[in-house]
Amino acid sequence: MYLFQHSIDCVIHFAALKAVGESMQQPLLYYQNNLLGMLNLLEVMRSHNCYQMVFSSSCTVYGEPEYLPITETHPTGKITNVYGRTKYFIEEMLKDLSAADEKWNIISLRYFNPVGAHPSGMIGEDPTKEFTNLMPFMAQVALGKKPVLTVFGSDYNTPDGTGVRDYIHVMDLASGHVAALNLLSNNHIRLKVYNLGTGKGVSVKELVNVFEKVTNTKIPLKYVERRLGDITAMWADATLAKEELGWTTRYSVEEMCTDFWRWQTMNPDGYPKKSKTSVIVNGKS
Ligand SMILES: O=c1ccn([C@@H]2O[C@H](COP(=O)(O)OP(=O)(O)O[C@H]3O[C@H](CO)[C@H](O)[C@H](O)[C@H]3O)[C@@H](O)[C@H]2O)c(=O)[nH]1
Repeated sequence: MYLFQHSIDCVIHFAALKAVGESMQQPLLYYQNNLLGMLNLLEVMRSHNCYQMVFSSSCTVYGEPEYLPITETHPTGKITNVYGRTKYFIEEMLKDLSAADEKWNIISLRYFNPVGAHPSGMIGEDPTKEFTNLMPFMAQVALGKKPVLTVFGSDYNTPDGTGVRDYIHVMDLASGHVAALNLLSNNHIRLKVYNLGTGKGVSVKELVNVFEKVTNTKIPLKYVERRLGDITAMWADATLAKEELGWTTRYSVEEMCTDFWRWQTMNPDGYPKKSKTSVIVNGKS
């Protein structure tokens, strides 16, 4: 309907399910939502003559890294979870599509580990289901809503034994999308992939230390076995995004923690739940 009313130049496709554990228990839900959703969207775009897209992909397409930092030319596809496979299958689909029809102009952005919130404290992550990601869980512990942060593995081959990831502030992620849109609007590239990461690996322990320092809280830790399917360490080589998108990250790990904490303390229960509209008739509700 809206496509008839407005001329759409480009679609940014964010809509997907993304819980690794859930994807293993309900694979059909993930294939249905992520793959069929993408197929339907591409069909609708084509039928309305819109051939430009920015797609939210993930560093999960790389699987266990063969080398670090990871460049975009690192092999993809050796993935151990269903969620990651949906991202990988979509990337393959986009390759076939852009090879078959030169009208397509697509950028796939491989996010590393997005964290943080809008610096205003008014926009942040409000998961509707039980969540398992490190920063939101840690913030719940700091708020006293969970008793302890479980650290999955302390025997990894990393400097302090805990898993290492490339955490990226959501504001930097957002500016990566603006840069991608700019590139698409001025160039016909058919299909390109870019890593969006800081290029810096941070361990679980390091992130906890920074979080405690900037929020002036204490996070009780409990070390347990490694989590099934977790990789040891992963961080990006984001040189290509710098050279071709003119994009670099600006936010530090301290700011990621500060901004997430601001959002969390201003909205301890997430976004205000919608209240039922009350109708007032003659002064009575
Ligand atoms: O309670 C927790 C949660 C996490 N971790 C550790 O913290 C690190 C980060 O874990 P996350 O769950 O926050 O994120 P992942 O690295 O598992 O990220 C995966 O899930 C994300 C989706 O939420 C992205 O899709 C990403 O690409 C994909 O690799 C890992 O070493 C993990 O073992 C803990 O020690 N305790």
